[in-house]
Amino acid sequence: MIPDVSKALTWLESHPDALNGIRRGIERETLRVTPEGQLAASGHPEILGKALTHPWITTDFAESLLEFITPVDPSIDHMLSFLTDIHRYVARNLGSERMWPMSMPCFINKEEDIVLAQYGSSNVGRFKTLYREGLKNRYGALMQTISGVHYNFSLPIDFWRAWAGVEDAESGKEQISAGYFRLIRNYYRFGWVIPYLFGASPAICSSFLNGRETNIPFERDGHMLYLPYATSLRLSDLGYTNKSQNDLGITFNNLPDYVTALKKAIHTPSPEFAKLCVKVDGHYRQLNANVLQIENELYAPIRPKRVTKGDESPSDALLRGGIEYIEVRSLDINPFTAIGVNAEQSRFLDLFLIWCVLADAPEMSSDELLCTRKNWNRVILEGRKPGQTIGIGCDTERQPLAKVGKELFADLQRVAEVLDSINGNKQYQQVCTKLVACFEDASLTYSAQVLEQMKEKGVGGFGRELSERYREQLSSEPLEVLTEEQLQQQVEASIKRQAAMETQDSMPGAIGFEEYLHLHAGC
Ligand SMILES: Nc1ncnc2c1ncn2[C@@H]1O[C@H](COP(=O)(O)OP(=O)(O)OP(=O)(O)O)[C@@H](O)[C@H]1O
Ligand SMILES: N[C@@H](CCC(=O)O)C(=O)O
Ligand SMILES: N[C@@H](CS)C(=O)O
Repeated sequence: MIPDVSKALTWLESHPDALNGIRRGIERETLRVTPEGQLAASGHPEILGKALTHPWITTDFAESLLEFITPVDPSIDHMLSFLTDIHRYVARNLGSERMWPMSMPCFINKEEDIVLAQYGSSNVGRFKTLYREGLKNRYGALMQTISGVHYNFSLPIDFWRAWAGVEDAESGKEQISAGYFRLIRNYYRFGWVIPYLFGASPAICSSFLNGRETNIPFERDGHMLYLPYATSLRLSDLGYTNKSQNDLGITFNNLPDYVTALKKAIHTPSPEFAKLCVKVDGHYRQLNANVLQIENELYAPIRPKRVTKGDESPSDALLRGGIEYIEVRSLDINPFTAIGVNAEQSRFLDLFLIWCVLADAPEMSSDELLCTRKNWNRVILEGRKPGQTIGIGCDTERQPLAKVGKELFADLQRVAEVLDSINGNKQYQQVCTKLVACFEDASLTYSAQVLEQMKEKGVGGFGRELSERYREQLSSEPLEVLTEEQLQQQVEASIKRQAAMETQDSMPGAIGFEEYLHLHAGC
């Protein structure tokens, strides 16, 4: 089932320094809720600065959906301390509100209670809110209140020098992009291991269905709907996914093909979304009626990325400099930690993503990419089922999930030994030893432990208990790597930056919103 990676692993073992300088960044989302667990009706707290311009504290879809972003960091521990300091600062400044500690929302009485994130009167600010108006009208607001953790990852240039013989990032951008596309194709083939190990949404509150029909054979326990062997309903068709995007023809074989398909999707009118109209009685309902309003709307489990310059689009940034890093979007919020993610998950992802670069990855058509969804769905809905099997590509041949998992971890152990040799400790190997046990005993997985708690306390009860515990914990802990002054300074700077943008856009001769909309989302 898994490719023979022994040759590449032997190469890695003789080039340990190639892994010196991995860089990472985290994006974590969380809903602001009342002490009772209800969605907070308040706006984004002024004391947290402006969501439009704050580099670390912003909002995702809704005014109550916080998003925390860490700067790119070579140290896992420093990155997580930075993320924890952001949580500490926010927890101290939320008054009686708490942060919901799980991916799936619970007590949202009606969709109308979900207020779209507001970003002020600048063209960019209005554009971002209108994008969300479009998402609401297209997919419903409830789905957009699902929270996730995104893990951003890049390998050092020394890896690409040793592995691909490049001189530098600029001249080697084609080979580096090819390497990250290799990673992405293997991620589609084997990334189901992430929900298996770390999925943390095996159940939902019945209110989340919101009257929708589903053919998922849920079991019910009070207000809780669950599947006994589910791992991540967030990644299911009921969650933060969009089946209509399956026929966009997106492939991950090379940059020109990827960008062409993505640009086609944002320029192709959608008959379904045209029915929503773009402007009714002078009010916009979406940015445009295309299949995707903008590139962000492609809800892929992993994205090739490059930091954008100015107002260039994500795909134009990729065309300019090739792939700079990748964004893993399959992590549920980890409810067992106040910050939604832990060092064990970060170290596992490092191991897995390095393995994904090293392993052979034949090119895949969009249909072959779709085939991989069968394995993901099997793990998402019943990954912990005793004797569960995993398919081989599009073929019907299947092997025991436990066997495949253990084979994968035998390779990851070798990567761990290289990383530990660089760091002078055993941390990566300890992660391997702990996690591989999950294939022998599924009760050790996050989703099994979450379901056990939810059966005892209910989804809402478990969420309320944790949100209260983390509020106490975060509010009382001292800051570690940031200072109160730095956090306050960022708040003030964000306010100034937004004011400057709004002033600039209101100057005589500045382009109006209609023109801005045409330039950035025109058909
Ligand atoms: N070279 C890199 N290697 C690893 N991580 C990176 C690299 N460059 C940036 N990152 C991380 O990627 C993340 C970018 O998140 P940010 O929300 O700022 O951008 P985005 O994901 O493109 O925005 P959006 O969520 O609106 O699409 C940050 O956590 C940052 O630390
Ligand atoms: N909230 C989505 C991500 C939103 C976005 O596309 O950034 C998630 O659960 O991962
Ligand atoms: N972050 C999500 C919801 S706003 C998106 O970009 O589509």
